[in-house]
Amino acid sequence: MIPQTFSAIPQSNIAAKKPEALKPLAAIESSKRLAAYTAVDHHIKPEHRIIGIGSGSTVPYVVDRIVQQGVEANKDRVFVPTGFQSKQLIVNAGLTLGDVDEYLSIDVTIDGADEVDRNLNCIKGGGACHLREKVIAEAAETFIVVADYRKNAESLGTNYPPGVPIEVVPFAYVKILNTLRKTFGSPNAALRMAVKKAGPVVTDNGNFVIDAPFEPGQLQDPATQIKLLTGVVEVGLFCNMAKAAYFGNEDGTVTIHRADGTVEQIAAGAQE
Ligand SMILES: O=C(CO)[C@H](O)[C@H](O)COP(=O)(O)O
Repeated sequence: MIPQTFSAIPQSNIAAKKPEALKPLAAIESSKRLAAYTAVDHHIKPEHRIIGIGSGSTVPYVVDRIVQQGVEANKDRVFVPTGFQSKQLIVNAGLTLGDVDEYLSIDVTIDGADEVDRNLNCIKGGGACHLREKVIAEAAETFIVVADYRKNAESLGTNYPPGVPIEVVPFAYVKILNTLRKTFGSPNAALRMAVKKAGPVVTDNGNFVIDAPFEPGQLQDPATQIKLLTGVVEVGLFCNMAKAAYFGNEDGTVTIHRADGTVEQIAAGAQE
C-alpha cells in the first residue's frame, strides 16, 4: 500500500521552482496540458469505467482533467496504473486503484510518448515503464497518446536521440548490448544510467534498460528481431496500437492524428 501522504512532485511543480528554466519550459508544459486536457475531453466519457493511466510528465495533466470531471463521474471508475509514478498519481488524486490482472479489458488508456510517427507508431520507455505501458495499452479498447509538439515526427528515429528503450534482464545486458551494436546496426546502444543513484536505471520490474538509437526507416524490422533476443523483456516500440495522438502546440492549438489517417488541428477551448 502506497503511503497517502507521499506525493510525487509533478514536472510542472519542478519547473516552477527553477525560475531560470521557466521560460523555455512554460511553452512545453502548456503544450502537454493542452494535449492531455483535449484527449480527456474527447475520450474519457461518462460510460467509461476502467481507465488506464500512463507514465511520464504529460500524464499528470490527464489525471488533473479526469479529476475535474467531478466526484460523481469518477465514483464508479477504476484506474489502472502503468507503474509506480502513475499509481501515486491515482492514489494522490483520490481515485480508485485497480490492476490489469483484475480487469482484463480496459475502456480507454491514455499515455505519453517519446516520439510518434505519421502512422501513430510510438517510441515509449523514456521513463522506463514501457513493459507495463504496453500491457495496459494492449488491454485497452482505445489507446490514446498525448504529447507536446516535440514528439510529433515524420518517422521514428528523427526527434528522440536516445533511441529505442529495451528492457532486459540484468544478467543478459552485456550480451544484448553487444548484439545490438554488432548485429543490429546500433553502434551507440548504451545501458541507461541512473541520475541520482550510482549505477544503472532499474525498472519497476527489477530489470535494466538499454537505449538503442536507429536511423529513421531502420526501425520496424529490428524491433521484431530484438524482441526475440534471449533476455529481452520488452521493446519500447508501440506499432499499430494508438487510435489517436494528441499533440499540444506552442500556439495553443492541438494537432490530432488519427489511426484512419485524418489529421485535425483545433483551437483548444477554455481549459484552465
Ligand atoms: O514512455 C514513457 C515512460 O516510460 C513516457 O510516456 C514517455 O517517456 C513520455 O514522457 P513525457 O510525457 O514526460 O514526455
